[in-house]
Amino acid sequence: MNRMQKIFSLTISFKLSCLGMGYYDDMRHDDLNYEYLYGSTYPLMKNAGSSVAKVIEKNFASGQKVCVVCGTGNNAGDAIVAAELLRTKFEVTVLLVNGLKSELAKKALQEYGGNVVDASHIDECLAADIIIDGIFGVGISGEPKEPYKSTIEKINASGKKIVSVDVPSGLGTNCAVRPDITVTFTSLKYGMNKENSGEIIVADIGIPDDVRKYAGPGDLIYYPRPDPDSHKGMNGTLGIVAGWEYHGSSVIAALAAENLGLDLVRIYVTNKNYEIVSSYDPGIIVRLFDYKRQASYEEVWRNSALLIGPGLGTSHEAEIALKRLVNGSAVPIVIDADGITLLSKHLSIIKGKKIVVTPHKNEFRKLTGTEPNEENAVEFAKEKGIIIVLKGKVDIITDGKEVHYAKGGNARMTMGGTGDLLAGLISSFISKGIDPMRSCLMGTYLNKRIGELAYDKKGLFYKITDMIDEIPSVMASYVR
Ligand SMILES: NC(=O)C1=CN([C@@H]2O[C@H](COP(=O)(O)OP(=O)(O)OC[C@H]3O[C@@H](n4cnc5c(N)ncnc54)[C@H](OP(=O)(O)O)[C@@H]3O)[C@@H](O)[C@H]2O)[C@@H](O)CC1
Ligand SMILES: [K+]
Repeated sequence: MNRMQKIFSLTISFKLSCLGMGYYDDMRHDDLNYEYLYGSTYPLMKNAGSSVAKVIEKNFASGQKVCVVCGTGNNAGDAIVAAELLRTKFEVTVLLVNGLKSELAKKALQEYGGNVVDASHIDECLAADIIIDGIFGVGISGEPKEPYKSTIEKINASGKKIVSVDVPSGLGTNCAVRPDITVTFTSLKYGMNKENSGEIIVADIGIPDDVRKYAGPGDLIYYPRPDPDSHKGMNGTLGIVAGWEYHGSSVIAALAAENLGLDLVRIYVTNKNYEIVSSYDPGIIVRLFDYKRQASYEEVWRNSALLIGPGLGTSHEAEIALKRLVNGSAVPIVIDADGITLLSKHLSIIKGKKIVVTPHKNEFRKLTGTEPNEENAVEFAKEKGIIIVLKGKVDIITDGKEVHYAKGGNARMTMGGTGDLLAGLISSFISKGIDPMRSCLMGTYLNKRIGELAYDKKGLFYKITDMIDEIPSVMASYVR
C-alpha cells in the first residue's frame, strides 16, 4: 500500500466506524423511497445485473470462464442476475462464499439456472478467466470479516480479470478487492478512483426522480445518532412558544419532540396556562414567559430551534412576542397556526432569518394573499427566502428552488392537533441540526406515516396521542 492509499484507507475506515457509512446514505435513501413508492427494488437489481453483464460482454471475448463471487447481500443479487444473463455466452459458476441472506438475492438465485458452488470449491472457481466481485456493495460495515477477508485476498492474488459490482468489495477498509473494472450504479461512490476501482463505469439503473421528490422513509435515515461523548443539550433543544390560548397545542408539539429523542423540550407559556401545561408530562420543561422581560426572550433564544404559534392566540402580547422573538433569533424558527396569522401582519421581520412556515390552505391565503397552490408557494418562498410547507392531502414543500411532496395519511388527519404535531416534528428535526429542508421532508413523511399506523390499529377512531405513540417505532426501524 503506498502512502496515499494508506491515508485514504485510514480516513475511510475511521469515518466508517465513526459515522456508520454516512457516504452511502443517499443510496440507502433512494432504495427505501423507491420501495415506498413502487414496491420491491427487484427491478433495480435486474437493471444493475444487466448493466454488469453488458460491460462484461463488451470487454471480454465470449466462451471464457467466469467466477461470480457472492457475499450475502443485494450486491450478490446484482452479480447473480449478471450470471444468469452471461451464461449463454460464457462458462459461468456462482460461488456462494457463505450462503445468502438477502431475499432479493435469493430470488435472483432461483431465477439463475447455471452452476452454483460453495466455499469448498473456491480455488477451482477462482481459476476462471474473469472474476465478478459481488461480495460487498454499499452495505458493508467495518472491516471485512472471515471468510470474506481471505476470499478478497485470494481474488487479488489470482491475477485474473476482476469486475467489481457497484464498489470494489471492502473499499476504504484495509482489505479491498482491486478490480480492473467497477460498474457502479447511479453515481460514483465516495472515495472511488482509478487506482482503487480500475476503469469506472457509471450505469443508470432507472431510479426515477420521484424517489427524491417525494418525502419517504429514506429521509428518516438522516436522523443523526447521538455521539456517545455528547452531553446534555447537544442533541437538540427545542423552545416551543405556544399554548397561550389553547394549551393542548403546545403539549402535542412537545410530546412529538419528546418522542423524537431531543435532549430538552421547553414550552414557554404565560400565567394563564402555566399550571395546566406543567401538569402534563414530567419530561417537558415548562417556563413562564413574560413578553415584557428581555430575560424571557434570551432564554428562548438559547434553544437550538424554535417553534412559535400553535394555540398561541393572536393577542397583543403574542404579537409583540412573535416580532421580538423572530427579530432577535439566530436559530431556525418554525412558525405555525396563530403564529402565521400574526406573521402575515409583519412579513418584513422574516428577512434574512431561517424560517419554515407550515400553513394549511386558509393560513396560506392569509399569509400570502394568493391562492394555495404550488406555483404561489414557490413564488412566496423564493421572494421571502423561507421554506413553505403547504399542508394538504399531498403536502407541498418548497424553498423556492426545489419542490417536494409528501403523500399518504388518511381522512382522519383533518382532526385538530395534526398540524401542531407536524410543526413539532419538523422543528424537532431542525433542532437536531438536520438541514431544514430535509427536516420538512422527514416531518411530513413521518406525520402521515404515524397517521396510517394509528388508522391500522383503530380505524377512523384514533386520536392524536395514538399518532404520537407511533413515532418511536417508525423512527427505530430506520435509524440504526
Ligand atoms: N438503491 C440502489 O441503488 C440499489 C442497490 N443495489 C445493490 O445493493 C447493494 C447494497 O446491498 P445491501 O444493502 O444488501 O448490502 P451489501 O453491500 O450487499 O452487503 C451486505 C451484506 O454484507 C454483510 N456484511 C456487511 N459488512 C460486513 C463485514 N464487514 N464483514 C462481513 N460481512 C459483512 C451483511 O451481513 P450482516 O452484517 O447484515 O450480517 C449483509 O448481509 C448495492 O451496493 C448494490 O450493489 C441493487 O440491487 C439495485 C438497487
Ligand atoms: K462489490
